[in-house]
Amino acid sequence: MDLKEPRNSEWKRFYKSFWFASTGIVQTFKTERNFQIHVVVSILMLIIGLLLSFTKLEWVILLFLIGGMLSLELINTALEHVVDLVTKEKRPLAKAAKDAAAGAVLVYAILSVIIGLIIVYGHLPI
Ligand SMILES: Nc1ncnc2c1ncn2[C@@H]1O[C@H](COP(=O)(O)OP(=O)(O)OP(=O)(O)O)[C@@H](O)[C@H]1O
Repeated sequence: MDLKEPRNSEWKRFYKSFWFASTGIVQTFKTERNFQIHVVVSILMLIIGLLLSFTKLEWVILLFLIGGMLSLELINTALEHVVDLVTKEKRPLAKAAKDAAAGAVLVYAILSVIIGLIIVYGHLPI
């Protein structure tokens, strides 16, 4: 019994962390338009992957791109919240922080589109 208790609480902690993380994803999906767009584009790419019968490697690359994109958007949202928490006033540093985070998302998005196009192009009958 004594031995079981800590293991149970470990599972409880793990479950709680999982729940909080899921809540963060759902909340971001509900409130952030960019995140919604990324989710829709990701689903479309998964459908295209099925229709064009992507290879194993292409699936791995696609899943990396989708995971990276959504994770980056979540981090960007977290940073926006923190900046808004720190100040409601217009501050150059707040702008610099938000714009740099948005820039990170933009870089990843542009490269993802290019890689996605390269993969899809390889499946077109031309
Ligand atoms: N506290 C602030 N001080 C100075 N500039 C800010 C501040 N908050 C936001 N900005 C700037 O105003 C512009 C719009 O910011 P906003 O917070 O509305 O984000 P956004 O780009 O509309 O993204 P989202 O719609 O995802 O929230 C950005 O250039 C941002 O850097």
